[in-house]
Amino acid sequence: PVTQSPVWRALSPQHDQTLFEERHLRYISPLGKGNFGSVELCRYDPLGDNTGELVAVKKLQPNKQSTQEDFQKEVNTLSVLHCDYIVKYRGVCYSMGRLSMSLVMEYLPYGSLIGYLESNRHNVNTRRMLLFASQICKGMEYLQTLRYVHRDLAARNILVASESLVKIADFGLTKIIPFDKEYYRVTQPGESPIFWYAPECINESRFSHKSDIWSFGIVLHELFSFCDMSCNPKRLCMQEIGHNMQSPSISMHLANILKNGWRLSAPPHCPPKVYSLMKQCWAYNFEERPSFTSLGNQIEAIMQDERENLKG
Ligand SMILES: N#CCCn1cc(-c2nc(Nc3ccc(C4CCNCC4)cc3)nc3c2CCN3)cn1
Repeated sequence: PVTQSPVWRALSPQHDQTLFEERHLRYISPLGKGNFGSVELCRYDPLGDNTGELVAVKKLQPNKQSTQEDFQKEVNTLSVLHCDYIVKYRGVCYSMGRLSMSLVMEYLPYGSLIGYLESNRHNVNTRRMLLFASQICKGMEYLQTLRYVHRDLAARNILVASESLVKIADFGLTKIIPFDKEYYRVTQPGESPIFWYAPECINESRFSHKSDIWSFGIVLHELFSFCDMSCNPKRLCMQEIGHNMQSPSISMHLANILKNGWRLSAPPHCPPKVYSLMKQCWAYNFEERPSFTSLGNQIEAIMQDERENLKG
């Protein structure tokens, strides 16, 4: 039937669930800032009776780093990802007035992992952190099957859907690895989160699944530090480098101390087996780093031990 044709669906918002009409998208409050844009809580309320659903809407904030083209790529990336551990794409909203587009996503009520762990540190135990870690691993394993490199895996970009479910978000820096290579070379690094970067990213702007593994190790460290500001990766690295550094040489100094074998120390009360996972992710030579599959299996094994210890 004509109403099922792609053109009809694209042109008639009420039939096509991926096109949101600006006039029904009611702003509620700010949710946060990601790469290239800000995220707001809105209610999509076509009936105008407050029965509409809550959605998270990301608007592009064009600046030197980000363009409409980057944002379109982020939308295209998210729209093809279907995984329980990746934030769901809902659609787009075109505002003709501003000739701009917004990305509409499912709203995750608990916010980012950072805020959640800071305000729930007393009732999040090792088992729950391992559960979150295994979910992030599964999300990254799925991303890898599609040849995507996230490039910004960090606790700030992990969202909490419920007490027992986290999802990977913010695909603003995500790149797809060309079919004939094992890595993606970035030209303009821009505002880089270098304290989450593997050495080859700092030195050669070389990004691969193995550099996402390094960042996963940093996320593990953030998780088991309850995202405590006092021991966040940037702060600990700067302490090691020395605060009196000026920006261009920070990445050079960071690359040096990593080359000399310095790594983040174990978070307080972190189980030794979990710290050993982090150290595996932080192998200087990217070929020695584990895969997300291997990490997932090791995390499940530690969870099993935790279960037995609890019974024991
Ligand atoms: N990733 C990334 C970086 C960009 N970013 C993404 C979101 C986002 N937040 C939520 N939900 C959300 C956020 C904050 C709170 C509270 C926390 C306490 N203080 C007040 C606010 C509550 C719920 N749901 C989303 C998204 C994207 C898709 N669905 C926010 N920032």
